[in-house]
Amino acid sequence: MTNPPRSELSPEPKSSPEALPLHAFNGHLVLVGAGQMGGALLAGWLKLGLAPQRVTVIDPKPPAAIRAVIDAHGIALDPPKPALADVLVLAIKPQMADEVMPLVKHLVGRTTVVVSVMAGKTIARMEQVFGQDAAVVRTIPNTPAAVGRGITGAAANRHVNEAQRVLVDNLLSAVGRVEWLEREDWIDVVTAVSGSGPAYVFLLAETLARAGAAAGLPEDLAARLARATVEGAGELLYRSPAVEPAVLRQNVTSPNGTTHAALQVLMAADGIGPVFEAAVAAATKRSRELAG
Ligand SMILES: NC(=O)C1=CN([C@@H]2O[C@H](COP(=O)(O)OP(=O)(O)OC[C@H]3O[C@@H](n4cnc5c(N)ncnc54)[C@H](O)[C@@H]3O)[C@@H](O)[C@H]2O)C=CC1
Ligand SMILES: O=C(O)[C@@H]1CCC=N1
Repeated sequence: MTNPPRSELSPEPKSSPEALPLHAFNGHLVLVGAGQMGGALLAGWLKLGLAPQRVTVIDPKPPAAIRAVIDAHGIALDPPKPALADVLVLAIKPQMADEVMPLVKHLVGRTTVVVSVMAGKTIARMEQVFGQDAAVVRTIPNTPAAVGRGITGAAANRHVNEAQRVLVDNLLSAVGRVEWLEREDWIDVVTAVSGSGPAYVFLLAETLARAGAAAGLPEDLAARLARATVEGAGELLYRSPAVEPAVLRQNVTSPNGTTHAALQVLMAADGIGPVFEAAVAAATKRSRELAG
């Protein structure tokens, strides 16, 4: 049972974000909500050369770390009269959307593309607010965007033209990979799998640490072991793009060894398979509820 030889590991993601022409963007990007997700996007755009004077942020109370980025780059924050947006990114909580969207509607013109990262909020709902012919892209990123390793599912309405689609692709690719979806309704499941997914992985690190402590290790040692294991396994998966996760799993599993014993529990009929199906179903259902 062996891991892929080091020479077969990929040192880089397939597409290099450095190649994205964000420095060439000469329009106006308005970011509404610069919290976890909006802030991660903003940091990614700036890192790839988006000119700070091209950006306006609307947020009454961005977190301190993001406020520092905004101030350091001299980005306009809550100006009294922002200019019309070429790209309007909505990164507020879905529960606030109905209150906030009408307040920024005047920034949306004939050539604006509206990009939502909000869970649940449908394209139809955004068309109601911004106009039936508004160009809208509904997306769902995830928090590894903060380290340029996110993945975003995106669905566009028929008013999004090719140039807007390329621009949005570049903006989203600044923080990781992008999957364009044929069907908007897949987004609720995408939200459940990759949008919320990092939480499941962090929970795994927490749970594995607790299990190690319960089996007799000092808590801090168990926490370090679990954390390094999740970090390392993620990196191995990342750098083995041609190897299926199941093969990486089999590489750990000696016949009748310790991993085999653990996997018999985890992969039993009442193991994590059904638990994950139920979790993804619950998150999908919640995403659909947030549409309302
Ligand atoms: N956190 C995550 O893992 C992911 C979040 N999302 C979506 O991203 C959106 C934002 O979520 P987070 O960044 O986690 O939330 P957050 O709470 O970190 O950020 C929301 C931001 O909106 C700001 N805000 C509040 N009122 C506002 C107003 N009237 N105008 C402008 N900004 C206002 C807040 O000050 C805050 O900075 C949500 O719709 C969520 O569904 C999508 C994928 C993953
Ligand atoms: O929990 C949420 O609703 C947001 C959407 C995906 C991740 N966080």
